[in-house]
Formats: sequence, structure tokens, C-alpha cells
Amino acid sequence: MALIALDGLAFGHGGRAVGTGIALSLAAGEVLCLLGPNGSGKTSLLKTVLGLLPPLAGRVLIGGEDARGWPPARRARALAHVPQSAPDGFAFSVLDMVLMGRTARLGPFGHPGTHDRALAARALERLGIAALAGRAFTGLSGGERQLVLIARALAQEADAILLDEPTASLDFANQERVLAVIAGLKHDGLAVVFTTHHPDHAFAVADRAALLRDGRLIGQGPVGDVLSEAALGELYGTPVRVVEVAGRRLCLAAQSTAIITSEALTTP
Ligand SMILES: Nc1ncnc2c1ncn2[C@@H]1O[C@H](COP(=O)(O)OP(=O)(O)OP(=O)(O)O)[C@@H](O)[C@H]1O
Repeated sequence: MALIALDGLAFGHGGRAVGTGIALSLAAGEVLCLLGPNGSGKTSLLKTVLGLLPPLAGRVLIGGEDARGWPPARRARALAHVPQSAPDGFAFSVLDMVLMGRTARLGPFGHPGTHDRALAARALERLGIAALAGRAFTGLSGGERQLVLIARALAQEADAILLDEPTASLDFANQERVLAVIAGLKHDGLAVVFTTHHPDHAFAVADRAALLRDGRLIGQGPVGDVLSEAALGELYGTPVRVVEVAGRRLCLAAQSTAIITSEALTTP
């Protein structure tokens, strides 16, 4: 059975529809990459699945049940969220930020115990940021914050994790680390949804891709079927080349390939 299913979903803000007619499903142990141009509705769609925005029509089914009206704790046990960024608030330590991921799992007294601390420490290690545990979250760089938000979601131990541009602020090595973490979550049997502006990342770790343009899905299915040069070109409105290098498929904007090639030819 699908862990997450979207059925005729319309979503938007303040009653104004951004997207309509969304039908998608994702099983445990599957990774879905949501691609689309700026403003196509990726974040709004994720927020609707997470219950942060009410559906304007249709349903969000989690484990086969309509999730409308679910209490936050139940939702948090099912779905973890990695937002693009967190607002500046109190100067919580990194460890306390990650422990907040345990909120829906805490016992009657609401205090994290040994098990919660061990999970938080493991999540920090998995993201390579154990050394940041005692630092104030508000004193971190954008990329460090992004890694902490991912660690917080891992500590949540939800059935599915939805990540909004999880590699956007990260350096090259940390992008690879996060892709490896996503592959690890799949291996652990979680359902993973992530948005990105890098189709390469879909090729690297996703089983399925969904292409959102102007709030409508113009393609979805297995990555190998969906991410053709033609489909990516239509999605972004620019010619795209897909090349294979060292066993990995990579995307290039066809126009910039031409520029690079002509420069390479003319540079002595
Ligand atoms: N809080 C909001 N209130 C009203 N409209 C919003 C709000 N947030 C986003 N929108 C609108 O919804 C549309 C989709 O935005 P959304 O952030 O979901 O797109 P996106 O695909 O995630 O974009 P990007 O790739 O640039 O992050 C845009 O037209 C945007 O202006």
C-alpha cells in the first residue's frame, strides 16, 4: 500500500490555487524527486502534504487514511519535514534543536531521555556535524543550519521524510553526504520526497521523479522513464543534454555546453 498518496489534490495559499489535479503515490522504501522551475509550486505542494497548508480540493492519504484533521503528534510520527530554512528564534543549541525532532515521541513528562539523546547524537554524526552539538543554532552558517534541520528530521524517526531543497546551501562534499543520507533512508525503509533544482540529484538517488510545471504534473514515474532530455527541456523551457560520466547521469543546459565547448576550442 502507498505510504503517501495524493488524490486529485489542489493546493494554494489563502484560497488561491497554485496547483491542481495532483495524483501521486509513494511506497515505503521509495525516493521521489520533485522537480520544477522557480515558482512552480514545489514548496506549496510539500506543505500541503505535511498539513501546513489545507488542501483546496482532493485528499492527502497517509497509510491509506485521509490525513485531514490529524493531530500534530500523529502527523509528526508519520512525516518529518526539512524546510528550506528555519527562522531566527531563540539561540537553542544544535543538540536541543535536534532533540526537538523527538517532541512527538516523548513520554508523559515531556523530557528527552537517554534514548532520545542517543538518537540525536547519531543523527548529528550521520550528517558529520557532531562537533556543532554545543553551538547556538543561530550562530551557524546557512549550510550548517541546513544539516542541523536534516539531523532533526532524522531524529524524528518518522515513516516518511520530506525535504525541501536539502542541498541548496551545501558545499560539494556535503551535497554528496546528503544524497548518501537519502540513499540510507531508503535502505532503512522510509519513503523520501525531496525537491531540488539539480536533476543530477534525481538521477543519483531517486527511484521516481515528478515534474511540476505551473502547478500541474507534466510527468511522473520511474526516473529512467521520466527524465528524458525532451521532458527536462519542456520542464525548464531550455534545451537540456543528459550525459553519462563515470557511471553517473548528469544534466547540462545544452546552450551552456555549446559555450563551454567553443571556449575550450578557442582557449590555447
Ligand atoms: N505564503 C504565500 N502566500 C501567497 N502565495 C505564495 C506563498 N508562498 C508561495 N506563494 C506563491 O505560490 C507559488 C508557488 O510557490 P512555491 O514556493 O510553492 O514554488 P517553488 O516551486 O517551491 O519555487 P522555488 O523553486 O522558487 O522555491 C508562487 O507563485 C508563489 O508566489
